Amino acid sequence: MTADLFDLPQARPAAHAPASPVSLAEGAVLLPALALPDASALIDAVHTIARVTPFRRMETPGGRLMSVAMTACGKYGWCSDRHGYRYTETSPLTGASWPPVPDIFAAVVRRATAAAGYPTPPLQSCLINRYEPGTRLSLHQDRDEDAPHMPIISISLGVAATFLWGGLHRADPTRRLRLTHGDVVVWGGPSRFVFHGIAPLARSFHPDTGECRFNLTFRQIHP
Ligand SMILES: O=C(O)CCC(=O)C(=O)O
Ligand SMILES: [Fe+2]
Repeated sequence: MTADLFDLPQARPAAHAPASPVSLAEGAVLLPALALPDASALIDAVHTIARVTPFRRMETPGGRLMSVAMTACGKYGWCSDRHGYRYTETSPLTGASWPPVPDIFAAVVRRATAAAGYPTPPLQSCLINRYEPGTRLSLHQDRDEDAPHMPIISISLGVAATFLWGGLHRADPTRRLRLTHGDVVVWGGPSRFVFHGIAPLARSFHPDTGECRFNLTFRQIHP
């Protein structure tokens, strides 16, 4: 008989234990609550950016209005209009350069890429999405960038959402994953072009964002 079993340290209560990374596919990982310690600072920075270059709903090339409102920071901001999807160096709304990527964004991205086993991409672009109840992002690939070797880093803030995670073909089956406040998803390598989206946001309340969800996505645009 050994006492070893009884000498093991007590397991920490689940609420305080750091949740382990969840592999979604080769090259793709969900890092639960990785951004939680910085969530308030991230949200403050989102509001600062939105005061400079406000959230707006853009038109798709097909002439439909996107339900999600967007803004951006970094050297390049993603834009959509009748002429297509592209990255611009100035905001079409203000005519000025996009605001710089705040240091707190860069710090969280560094932690996320390290945890996911990727190098940190140069932070050329951050797209900021604002979801209100009922808004959604239909299944799509992120393919407007010229640097496919770099992963996408996505930070969720506020109201929880259902992330649709598919495969490399539109018709592949999709998994539904709940993304909550502070969760980070990183996808690159063989998963860089996986189809993904956000199901219509359920009406709910988060103390830091009200009925909204914010999502930050970081991408390298040019090699
Ligand atoms: O909101 C999200 O979690 C995903 C955002 C996204 O896929 C995009 O902006 O391209
Ligand atoms: Fe996307």
